[in-house]
Amino acid sequence: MPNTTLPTPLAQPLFDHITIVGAGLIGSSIVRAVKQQNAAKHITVVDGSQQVIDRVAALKIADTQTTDIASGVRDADLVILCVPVGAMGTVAEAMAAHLKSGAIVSDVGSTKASVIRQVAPHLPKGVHFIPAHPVAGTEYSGPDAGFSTLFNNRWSILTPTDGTDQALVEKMRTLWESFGSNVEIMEPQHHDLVLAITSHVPHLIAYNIVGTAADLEKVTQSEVIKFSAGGFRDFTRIAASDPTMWRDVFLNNREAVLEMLGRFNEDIAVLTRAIRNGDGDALFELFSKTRTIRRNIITHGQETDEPNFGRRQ
Ligand SMILES: NC(=O)c1ccc[n+]([C@@H]2O[C@H](COP(=O)([O-])OP(=O)(O)OC[C@H]3O[C@@H](n4cnc5c(N)ncnc54)[C@H](O)[C@@H]3O)[C@@H](O)[C@H]2O)c1
Ligand SMILES: O=C(O)C(=O)C[C@]1(C(=O)O)C=C[C@@H](O)C=C1
Repeated sequence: MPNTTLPTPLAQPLFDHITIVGAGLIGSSIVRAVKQQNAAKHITVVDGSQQVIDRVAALKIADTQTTDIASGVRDADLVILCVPVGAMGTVAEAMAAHLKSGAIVSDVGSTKASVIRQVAPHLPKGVHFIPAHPVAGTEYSGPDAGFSTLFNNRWSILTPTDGTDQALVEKMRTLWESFGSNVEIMEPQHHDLVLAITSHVPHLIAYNIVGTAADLEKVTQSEVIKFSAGGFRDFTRIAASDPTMWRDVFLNNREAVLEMLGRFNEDIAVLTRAIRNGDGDALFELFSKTRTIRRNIITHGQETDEPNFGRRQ
């Protein structure tokens, strides 16, 4: 059975007031985890969409909710930006003048260097910026898709910039650990390179393979659906991920994705040649190596062999 039990809730709240900007899958999961783990005395949700705010109110997951960013961030000790990475700069600019001195600003963006470039210039002196990225998600979006155990047994990466108050970095580590995450500190550029190959390029491959299959003249729609029980079905799950989020990821991690795509294209050319030449040994050698990698992930990593581990479906 997958372990979806969260750590023991905090004896004392870490923050008086947390504000989450963007109450989609990730934002609403944080709201739920904060409540469940007693991480804040008060939690506010800000979202640009009135429809989302109405839904958050109906779900009763936050203490207060508003579309007005100024009043939403005014009393917060911690503000976490959970909007698509392309919207981070606009949100930072809109909230900057209303932040409390001494507040921490964080985010959950899937890319880090670009988010830091967009957000940091807007933040007033006396506000601390500690970017973050929980490496956990699903193909679903919106406030109904969130759940409190999303980050449990998953990595969360912090990418603080030089000179950040270490005590505050440790406070953010404690917050993510209270959600069950394992926390790692990384340089933003290194994060972007690692995530390009482990997350961004795999999503591009999934979008591409599903698009190619759908375009094939000879493969009728019904055949694509009928025979999608195997490997292709796993690709369709990933290819169902939010188009806005992923458009922004590729526009904001361009260099690292292009570098990894270059490597990928070289390797696929080698595989293509092996198939054309009937080089079974080359194929067998690669497939054996990748099988070992998967088995190592299961033995030492945070995965289980169960499909959809840790996800609410
Ligand atoms: N989905 C994942 O698997 C995943 C995993 C880790 C990190 N992330 C990152 O988390 C962030 C949010 O992703 P999500 O999947 O929760 O998205 P989502 O689409 O579920 O939610 C985004 C929310 O942000 C709101 N929003 C958008 N622009 C806004 C603005 N300018 N002002 C206020 N609100 C605004 C939307 O109304 C929506 O409610 C992204 O930066 C993404 O890269 C996503
Ligand atoms: O499992 C999924 O659905 C995901 O795509 C999650 C996933 C990933 O690629 O691992 C996607 C984007 C994030 O920034 C972090 C996690």
